[in-house]
Amino acid sequence: MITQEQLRDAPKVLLHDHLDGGLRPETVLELAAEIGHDLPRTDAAELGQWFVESADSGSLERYLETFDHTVAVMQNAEAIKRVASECVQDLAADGVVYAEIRYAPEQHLTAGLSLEQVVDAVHEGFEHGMATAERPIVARQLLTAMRHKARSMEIAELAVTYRDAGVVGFDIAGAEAGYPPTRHLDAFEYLQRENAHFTIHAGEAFGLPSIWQAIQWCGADRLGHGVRIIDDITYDEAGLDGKVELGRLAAYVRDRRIPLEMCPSSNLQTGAADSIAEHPIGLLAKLKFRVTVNTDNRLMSGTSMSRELALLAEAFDYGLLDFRWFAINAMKSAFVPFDERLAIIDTVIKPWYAEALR
Ligand SMILES: O=c1[nH]cnc2c1ncn2[C@@H]1O[C@H](CO)[C@@H](O)[C@H]1O
Ligand SMILES: [Zn+2]
Repeated sequence: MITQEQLRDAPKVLLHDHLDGGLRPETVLELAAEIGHDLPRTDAAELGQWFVESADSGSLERYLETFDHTVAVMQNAEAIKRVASECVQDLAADGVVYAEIRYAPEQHLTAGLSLEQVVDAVHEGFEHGMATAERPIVARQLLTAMRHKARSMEIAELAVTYRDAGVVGFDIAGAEAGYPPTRHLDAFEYLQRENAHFTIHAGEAFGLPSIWQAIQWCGADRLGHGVRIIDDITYDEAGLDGKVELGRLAAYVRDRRIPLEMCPSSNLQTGAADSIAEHPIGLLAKLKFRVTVNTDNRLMSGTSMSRELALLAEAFDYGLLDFRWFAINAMKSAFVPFDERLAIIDTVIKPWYAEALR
């Protein structure tokens, strides 16, 4: 059995975590007080509980409504810097050694900041967080465009402008049904011409067509969630040990080693999965898809990387070898340059596991 300490100490790699979904409840309270924003609760513990319960809605659309409050308190540079720094500190304290943290710059302009000022504020916050964290961590930004809005090209350009200043990729997020990735095809084509990296939230609240578009039309390097790829896999009800057949799309995703950024707890809340034990990650990992484990929104799910791993360990009987596989899968799939990925695998992840597995 793995202990809580081991779970926390194990070097973890996080590719899918929203900056505006990971604030400390106390920080939300303090920032809201500074700007006179009304919150549904006035006590930190109760507010944390409120976020989890409200996000526990069974629908992605209602889950996303809770972000109104976190986005509202992240409208000035000081607030954004603080949130960014605390995010990195919290991840490091949980044993995350490499993190790509995403947010939508276009959502932080209501008090007059420019897109560039938002990215700069996050950058400063991350630098501060890395310098003050209790353990070493590398934190990088992904810039998200909201899929129901029309600023994706602008945000893609912003990501390219800042590619050597802490931004390693691009993403689209928000309600999936009704807003297919091809709506933003110009942005994705631009990024490909620029040799830039991007991931797309797909196959979370909508099925295979969304995943197919993200990969075959848009050219996504990775899939945010991608849980519905399970719909292209046939397996007998007897469970994971029986005969399994992959459809063309599922086979493509596995053959090309397209990383799946899976977020188990978040999926339970939005209704994308019924329980951890029934979550497609079990079968997908078994079939050796390029599976990674992520938090999505730590505040809304009341979770952390070590908690997600603990839940999976309980449901699927995972141990250190599985966690090592998840960490290496994720590090291989990161958007930082290959030599930087390799350095973290060889000098941080592998040595820790070698020692722990002795
Ligand atoms: O799981 C998700 N699916 C789709 N969109 C999401 C998810 N989590 C957060 N966001 C959206 O991404 C924005 C930028 O971080 C958030 O404000 C939220 O609206
Ligand atoms: Zn997400």
